[in-house]
Amino acid sequence: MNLLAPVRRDRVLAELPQCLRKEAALHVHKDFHPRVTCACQEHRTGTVGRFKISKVIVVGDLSVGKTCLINRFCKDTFDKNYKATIGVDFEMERFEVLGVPFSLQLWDTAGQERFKCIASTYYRGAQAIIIVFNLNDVVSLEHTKQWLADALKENDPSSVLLFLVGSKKDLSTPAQYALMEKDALKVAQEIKAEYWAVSSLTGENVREFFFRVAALTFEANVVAELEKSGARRIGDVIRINSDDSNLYLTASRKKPTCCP
Ligand SMILES: Nc1nc2c(ncn2[C@@H]2O[C@H](COP(=O)(O)OP(=O)(O)OP(=O)(O)O)[C@@H](O)[C@H]2O)c(=O)[nH]1
Repeated sequence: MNLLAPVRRDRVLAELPQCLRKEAALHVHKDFHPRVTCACQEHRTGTVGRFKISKVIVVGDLSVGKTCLINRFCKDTFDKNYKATIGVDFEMERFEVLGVPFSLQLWDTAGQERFKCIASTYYRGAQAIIIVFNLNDVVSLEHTKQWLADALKENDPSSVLLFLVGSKKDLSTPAQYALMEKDALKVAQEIKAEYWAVSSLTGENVREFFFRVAALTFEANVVAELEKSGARRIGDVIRINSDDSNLYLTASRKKPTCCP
């Protein structure tokens, strides 16, 4: 008996969502890697699609808008009143990527100093880290490096995907935004994160952003499954590069039938 509700029709991804800015993207390829597509077609995604739930943590200064960001995407709501997150909270989001069910567990953590030590105990095991700052507060951008350092103490820096998200875009004028974006892109490049700018009030880029998180996390999971199952057995080399070809399988001797 399947106790899970079907995936919502607006959570179905048939194509790779594109990055916001090419200068600070995890990769800029237009489509999912052909081998990932192929593995999905041939139902060779291992635990992805069956048991796998990917953990995503959302960190950043108090009141930058972490809860609102998650609520805009998961519940399509926006609360203008600030209620501090105490410790942590989480939402589950189910997607279907290339025909494969895929779930994200979105962990909303507290930005307030006094709740931080509770929140940090939930950082472990993240596959993606979303670091949020307020586009109208440069100090919150400066603090992102410390938030990242804390989150990475509990996670493997080589396998986790990083996203730097500027919030409250509706509050900046185009000129203010352009200035802040320059600084944010620099930080994103430095920490090797993908940059996004969103507004939870208007909804601008919120859906696009989470679809990108889901797609890239899914892709990384399938790559890891392929690496685990096939590659070692046949002696192929599969690597996840940290450069532009990030997440892409390289040098494979034996290719599955439908792969180019
Ligand atoms: N104008 C505008 N206000 C926003 C936006 N996102 C959040 N806010 C407001 O900013 C305040 C803080 O938002 P939260 O989402 O609670 O912030 P948080 O980062 O979760 O805060 P902590 O739980 O303390 O870590 C609230 O009053 C929100 O209404 C946005 O996109 N635009």
